[in-house]
Amino acid sequence: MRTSWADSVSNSAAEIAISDKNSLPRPTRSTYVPPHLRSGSISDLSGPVSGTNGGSRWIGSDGGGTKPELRRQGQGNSYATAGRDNAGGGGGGGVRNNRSGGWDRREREVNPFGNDDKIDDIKQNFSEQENSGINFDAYEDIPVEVSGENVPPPVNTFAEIDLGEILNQNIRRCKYVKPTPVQRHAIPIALAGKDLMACAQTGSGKTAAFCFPIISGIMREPYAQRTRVGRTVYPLGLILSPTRELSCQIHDEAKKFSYQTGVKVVVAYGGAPINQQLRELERGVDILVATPGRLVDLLERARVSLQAIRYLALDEADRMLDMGFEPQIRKIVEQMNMPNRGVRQTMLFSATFPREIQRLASDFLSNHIFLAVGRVGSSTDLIVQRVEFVLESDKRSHLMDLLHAQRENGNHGKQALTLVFVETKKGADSLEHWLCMNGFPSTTIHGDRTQQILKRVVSAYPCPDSHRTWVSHTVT
Ligand SMILES: Nc1ncnc2c1ncn2[C@@H]1O[C@H](COP(=O)(O)OP(=O)(O)OP(=O)(O)O)[C@@H](O)[C@H]1O
Repeated sequence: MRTSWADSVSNSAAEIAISDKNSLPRPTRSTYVPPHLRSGSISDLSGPVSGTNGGSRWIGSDGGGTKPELRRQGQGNSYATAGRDNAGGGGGGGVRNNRSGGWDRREREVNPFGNDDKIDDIKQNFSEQENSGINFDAYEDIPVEVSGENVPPPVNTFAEIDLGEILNQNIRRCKYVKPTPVQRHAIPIALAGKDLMACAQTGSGKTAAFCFPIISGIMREPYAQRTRVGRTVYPLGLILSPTRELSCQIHDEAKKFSYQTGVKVVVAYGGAPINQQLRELERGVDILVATPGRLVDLLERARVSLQAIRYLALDEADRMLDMGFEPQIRKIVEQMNMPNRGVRQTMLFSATFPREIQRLASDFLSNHIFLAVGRVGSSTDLIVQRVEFVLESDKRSHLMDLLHAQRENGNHGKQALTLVFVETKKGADSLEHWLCMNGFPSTTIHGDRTQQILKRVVSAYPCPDSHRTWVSHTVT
């Protein structure tokens, strides 16, 4: 049985999972820092350290020479690793770094929790729904199907999963009390090093289900070092997602989960200038969250290499195929030097399981476990769907009736929020104007709005006094 990455690389630095046919210079033993020296600073390291790049934690020369030089991040901070069993149950949580670990010394890691950082102050008796609106009661009866060889048992609490103290603190900071069904099953499977095909609806907590094992795996790898050759970076984990919105959402969550772990997460997506993303990548990346098109661009510019990838997660794979990304995904996974399946660990998440996804699963996964949470392809039971046929000429007055009814009735004591989909951008702008004129503050989401405005609109959504109605011309 294949075990975790941590286990598979534990014997030798030379076993770092970079395929032989590829030319990435291998880390040499001389940069390995034995546990008793790990609390020292970078300057304590002996071996091939030839400078600290102006205070940066990259080790090696500045790459100004003609020959690209392997730059590697030293692990000059405390980095305790401990064995663990493969079912994700026992063993000690590895700690990759101390508080500043993994970050450029000039850069302070921004606290993604804002002022809500003090875990001591976090009351453990808050309502479970406070954070997310997840209704855990509704999850109790949810059907779960799991198949495959040696399936690790699900867990009921986060405490049963050996994620290490720092990750556990971040879980508490996120105010997650207990794992959602997909997390209960998927996290032990992934921590056991197994490939996973998971079918789960959107909003079911998938992000944590694949992020926790990836972050924890990277933290546990004694030889996993952040690598850069010239201007090419070599992430260890790759998360592919269909849209910039979802990528940003995953990035935001992953930054919370990886806070103070030393694991650095960077996002790259299309529809935004590439330069800022390039600069961010150059500062170092352990986990790259990316949309397929932008990643292909970065690979073709040789700014990212996939040779060192140990963990690959595809989120909303069915949506990526619906959006026509299959050629890019296949190029990324099959033609760009990524370690083969069975060498890397792959997790494929999809709400539906049509033939195209089954094909992708059989091409990308190795001896995988299949997990289905809820009825695959169905909409959630928490949403009531009602179809009403309305004449074109009556649409606006009908919408107005619905909005008035909603305003009067409220929604479980709260003012309701509304999302209206229309066919065109022009139609969205026109409806927004009309709604505002009629006393319903609204805003639009469509491709002509800049990323910055969209982000403002999206973050304003839960705010009670801002726009109550969104008008969108596409489902994103
Ligand atoms: N165990 C948990 N306890 C409480 N809240 C949680 C838990 N897991 C996830 N959440 C929250 O639930 C919400 C939905 O989770 P998440 O975004 O991971 O779902 P998802 O399935 O990835 O959805 P999407 O398909 O939109 O990415 C988020 O606000 C997240 O912070």
